[in-house]
Amino acid sequence: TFPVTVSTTGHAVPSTLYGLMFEDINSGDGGLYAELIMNRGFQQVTPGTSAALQAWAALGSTSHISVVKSSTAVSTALPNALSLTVTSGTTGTVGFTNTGFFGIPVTAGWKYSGSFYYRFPTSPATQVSGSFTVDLRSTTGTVFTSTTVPFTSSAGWKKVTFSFTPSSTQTSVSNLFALSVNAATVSGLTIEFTLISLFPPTFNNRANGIRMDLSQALLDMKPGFFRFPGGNNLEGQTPAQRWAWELTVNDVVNRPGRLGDWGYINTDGLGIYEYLQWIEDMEMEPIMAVYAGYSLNGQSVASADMQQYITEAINQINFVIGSTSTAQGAIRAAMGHPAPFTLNYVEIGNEDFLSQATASYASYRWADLYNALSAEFPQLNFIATSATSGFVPAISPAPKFWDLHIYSNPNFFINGAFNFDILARNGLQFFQGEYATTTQNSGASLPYPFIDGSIAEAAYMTGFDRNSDIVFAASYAPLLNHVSSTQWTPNLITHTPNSVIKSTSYYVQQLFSLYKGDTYLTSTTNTASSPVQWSATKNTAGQQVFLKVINTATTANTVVFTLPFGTISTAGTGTVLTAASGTMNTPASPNAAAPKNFTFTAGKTITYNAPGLSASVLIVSAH
Ligand SMILES: [NH3+][C@H]1C[C@H](O)[C@@H](O)[C@@H]1CO
Repeated sequence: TFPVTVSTTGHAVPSTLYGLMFEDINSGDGGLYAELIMNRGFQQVTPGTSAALQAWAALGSTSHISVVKSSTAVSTALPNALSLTVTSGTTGTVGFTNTGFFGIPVTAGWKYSGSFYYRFPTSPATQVSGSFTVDLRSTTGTVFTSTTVPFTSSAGWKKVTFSFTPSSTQTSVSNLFALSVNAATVSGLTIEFTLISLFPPTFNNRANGIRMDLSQALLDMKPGFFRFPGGNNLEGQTPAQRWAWELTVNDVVNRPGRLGDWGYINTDGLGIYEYLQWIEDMEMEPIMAVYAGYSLNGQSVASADMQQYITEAINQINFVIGSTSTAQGAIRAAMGHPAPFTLNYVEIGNEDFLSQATASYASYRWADLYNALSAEFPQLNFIATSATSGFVPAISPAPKFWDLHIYSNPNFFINGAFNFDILARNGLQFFQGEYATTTQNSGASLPYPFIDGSIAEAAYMTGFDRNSDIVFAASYAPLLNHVSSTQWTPNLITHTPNSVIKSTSYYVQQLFSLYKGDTYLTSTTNTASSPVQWSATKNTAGQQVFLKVINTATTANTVVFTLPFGTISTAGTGTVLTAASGTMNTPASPNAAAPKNFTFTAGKTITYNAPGLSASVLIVSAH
């Protein structure tokens, strides 16, 4: 039995203590970003190759399609187009289909909003007109919803929009988007298409927006912050391939996209504006990274060449908070958000403790950017990335905020619950920007989080609660993966085109985030070797006390809390996540482990029997 006396003293818990880390890994396109058409603009592909046609296929044997470099591009950002050539005399229907991002959800009642650009590269002597048909269909050709779009063959690119609403929901996501035309009406002609786009309804009904079900799953965690755009995906394989904010703004027809750092092309349809608007809609605050001159091929920008990147970072920040009299603030206003976005934290680089990054970060990259940015924006907090893997920054000027990353096994997290207790209170604030149990203690990899690792993470997180006077933010990473396109496991949330699988670690993150309170209450100290860790916080306004109990043993353990409050309700409610060792939530068993609510008798003394491998919160009204 573990006797725990809770005191009335403690310290404030920052609103940013628990949040989300995101980059386009495993699924920005095809995941958070709601665009349903894969390879919609043929960005960054080589015309004439089969790869250029990724996700596209001819409709029937008489349709001839290829990706071409358009003789007149729709924009400088999008030089390529899909070319449909209709041989003279062809009869019947011609056109092409798209598989979506490994599937397309067909949901009754959803108004799908689509658009595309088309042109006739060679305008015929006698103008022709007719209509394209666009539809959603099964892979076997059953049409679920469709509409038509008129066309004329006059010269030049034309943008058309359309919408349709299925009347029934398909359980299968093996569906196609199709664009077709009666061959006879365009016999002997070639038609080019690009930026072929289809959106479902989006979170907060934003154009070019974010997927609703994933937004809801994240909203249900009440996350305090959102770190973006990376992570590795900030850095590029080379400086020229870095994530550059300016290539991700304005209309998507002006966004070239880039080869992301996880092996696939990013459309950058989810650009800096869409990130910031969604972060605001989700009532989070951004922790925004700026490129700091190090790329993943090990190349650091030379000291003499840093000015370009300093200017780019200043411009990126002005896009977020600059007045509309700045060129960058004016772009933000023109996109629909004249007021500045909320911004308190800017991270300079990512993982600059890796290989060659350390030397250049410590000798000039950190100082160059920190000095320039803090002079330009004295109100902002600048976060350094760990230029050593320890807890003590080895860079100057001494950073006030410090991003640590740790991926390890359950034992590390169980034994690390007190890693922050021993750190000096010298003004340095820590951001545990990335952490996860990524292997079993045996070293075996994890396709999904498992209960043993999630409960280990929970033990470590009691350290974040207890040390939230120096830990201002913490986020599990990576956040998402598409079940059909995964570059890293495990991930907090796995999704298919139409379903969300919450991992055991999701529920641990949710429990700590929902019940972080605004004040940590000092309680009986514990040791790292204990199988049980606890944390007491309170919500002052709500007069609620949250008692978290983490039991990393496979057998039950009892905790006896003694509360210091004069008024305590006699009935408490609680939530517990527990499962047999090895349990994972997967697409095949999405609810193998789910939190269960319970009630308990509360009072000055509360006895709780924590199941083996469990994370619990006991909620009691008290003041
Ligand atoms: N290697 C991890 C560290 C880096 O910052 C992320 O992009 C990767 C996955 O979370």
